[in-house]
Amino acid sequence: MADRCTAVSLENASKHFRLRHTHSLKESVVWAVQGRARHEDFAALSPLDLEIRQGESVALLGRNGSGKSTLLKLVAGVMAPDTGRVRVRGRLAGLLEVGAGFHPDLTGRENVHLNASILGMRPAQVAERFDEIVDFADIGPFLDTQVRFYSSGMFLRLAFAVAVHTEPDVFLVDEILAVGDEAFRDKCLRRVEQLSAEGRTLVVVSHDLPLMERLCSRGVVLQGGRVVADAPVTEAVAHLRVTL
Ligand SMILES: Nc1ncnc2c1ncn2[C@@H]1O[C@H](COP(=O)(O)OP(=O)(O)OP(=O)(O)O)[C@@H](O)[C@H]1O
Repeated sequence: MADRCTAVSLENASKHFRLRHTHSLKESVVWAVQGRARHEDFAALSPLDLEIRQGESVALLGRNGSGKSTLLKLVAGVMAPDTGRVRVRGRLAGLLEVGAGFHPDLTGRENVHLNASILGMRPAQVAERFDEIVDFADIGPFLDTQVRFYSSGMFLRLAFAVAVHTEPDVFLVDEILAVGDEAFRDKCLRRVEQLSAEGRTLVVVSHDLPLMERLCSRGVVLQGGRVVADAPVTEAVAHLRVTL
């Protein structure tokens, strides 16, 4: 039951995808004549309940295809659940896909303004924090280049810099830090730890188990779209290692 201290709650939330077996009209007709199903419904997430309290740092763990990113996308609101509901209290920010929310024809500078306002910052706040964001991103002269010419690491730098400066209540991170170089990755991790120390809620997806143990206190293990363990992170990681 969600209460005042709940940051994220999923109640009976599920997500199905339709897997198509045919890719052309001709194939569809042939399969229909043969009486074969042209698609099947596949449960990426079976109905699940999950409550994350304010200030918790939660690792979503599991093998490839277990449903971690789908769950994170439901929390982020970029995907709607097929059943149930998902609620988030407070300001949400994070990184699910490198470059998502950036407009390719705009420069880095323009995208900082665009992205920060999408994430709920007022223009005066953006102006106040602009130099700090740019310092954090550290992309030098590329700030005034259209982001279509950015490398994936540069996208990450700018997107992460904006996201962490929006003072999110709930911060979501998918495997994404993988594309940054080592120095930037360390800087991001320190920043994520700082957000957590400030009492903000973290939900992180990664296969880097030592990193999950460093960043998170709770681990939720998914298997075939179901939660199979929800425990202190070291126990959850141990559970996952046995099943890998
Ligand atoms: N848009 C989609 N359409 C069809 N199937 C999808 C879609 N998105 C995800 N899936 C499927 O749902 C399942 C769960 O995917 P998800 O990306 O959530 O897994 P994951 O645990 O994050 O995996 P990984 O560790 O490989 O990133 C996978 O089988 C995937 O193929």
